[in-house]
Amino acid sequence: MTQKMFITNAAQLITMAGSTDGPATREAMSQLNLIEDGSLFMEDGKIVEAGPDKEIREKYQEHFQSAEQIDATGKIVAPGLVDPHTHLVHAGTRENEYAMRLKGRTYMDIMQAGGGIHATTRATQQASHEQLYDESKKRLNQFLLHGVTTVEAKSGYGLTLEHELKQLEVAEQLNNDHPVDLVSTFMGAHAIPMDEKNNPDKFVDRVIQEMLPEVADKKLAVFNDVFCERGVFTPEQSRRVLEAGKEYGLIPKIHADEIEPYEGAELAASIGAISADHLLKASENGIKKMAEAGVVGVLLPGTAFFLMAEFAEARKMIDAGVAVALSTDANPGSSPTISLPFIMNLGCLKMGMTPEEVLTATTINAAHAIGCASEVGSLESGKKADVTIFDVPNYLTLSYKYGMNHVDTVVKAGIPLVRGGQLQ
Ligand SMILES: N=CN[C@@H](CCC(=O)O)C(=O)O
Ligand SMILES: [Zn+2]
Repeated sequence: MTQKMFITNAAQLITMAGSTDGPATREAMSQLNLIEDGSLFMEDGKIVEAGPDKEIREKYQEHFQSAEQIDATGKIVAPGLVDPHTHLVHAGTRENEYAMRLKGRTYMDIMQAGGGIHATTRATQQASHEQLYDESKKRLNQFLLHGVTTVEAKSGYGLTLEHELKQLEVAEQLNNDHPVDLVSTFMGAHAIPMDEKNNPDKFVDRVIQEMLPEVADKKLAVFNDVFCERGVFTPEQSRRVLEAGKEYGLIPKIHADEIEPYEGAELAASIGAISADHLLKASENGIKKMAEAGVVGVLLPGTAFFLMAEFAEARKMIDAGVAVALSTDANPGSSPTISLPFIMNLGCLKMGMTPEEVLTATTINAAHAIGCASEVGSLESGKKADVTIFDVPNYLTLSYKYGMNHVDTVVKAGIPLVRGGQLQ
């Protein structure tokens, strides 16, 4: 039997239609393709059509009796949100470091002293597959409750073949078991292990010779990421890791220019990365090169907020033609949040983005940043029926009433998983 569903009477149906072939840039980032009093008809987990309520009811009236109906009167309906940069799979928390930073210690100084990423690496190495699975599943449920239906998830807290595989296998299992879609990224080059600090190139060799082939052989990742930062991996080492990944069919991503300007944006452009992420300190030239090369800029304002750093220059990037996406960067050290709607608020209030642009940045452009725009990111015929209904009368209210969860309903592949703000 086919499964049919209508979502009717939306005060605003935000389709985001029109940017599936390539990410939205410049003015296109403001195009929501919004339908007032809109409806959506879905069948077998796919969107059949989005349009004005009256038209959809007439066109598909024969299905009305046999379909489930969700009334969205007074609410807005949007594509399920996409989070294109998370460190979802990890063990433990680091609130102790938060307290240290509040007293003046810095993120990098804590990391160099063996905390930071190293602390989460120890906890993740010690955790069993089951423990990692349970902790990560809780976070994934929270993502869903906040309207997110697709999440990118990185490894990078294993730093040995065994533990990197464990993280990626947990992500794979969650992708199979949990309704939220996960897209995996290998990030063996997330930090140089403390005991190899004096020989970083040897560790880079191991990432390339030992880890990458296994990850690729087991088909555990789509992307390959590296933390290109002074004191972590140099641009040269980063290039080696990303070039090697390409040989195995892994698409490059890069943590670029987060703490210091380090020519990460330039590297992303020259290597053909699908995205460059962070970019707080990206240079003018790097921004220009990214725009020319079509690298999506994934901005993570939760990280700047939480590290009390300067925010990335989103306005400048959009005006220069970079396709911008937004993400939580969910991780236990620099951005312990799963609230993509809060990230939208920060995009508006701290990075000069408009309410329209932040919607583009968390739907279709986020989907482009992880290579799944043909399936998700907009409410267009043939795409997955991933839909979030927010209990606000217009999209402006989403970024106006900040710091609260407005999600009413989340439909994933045609199945309602959240109703009345509660997991079903
Ligand atoms: N900057 C590098 N990696 C993560 C943080 C990881 C951590 O602190 O545990 C990030 O994207 O912010
Ligand atoms: Zn990150």
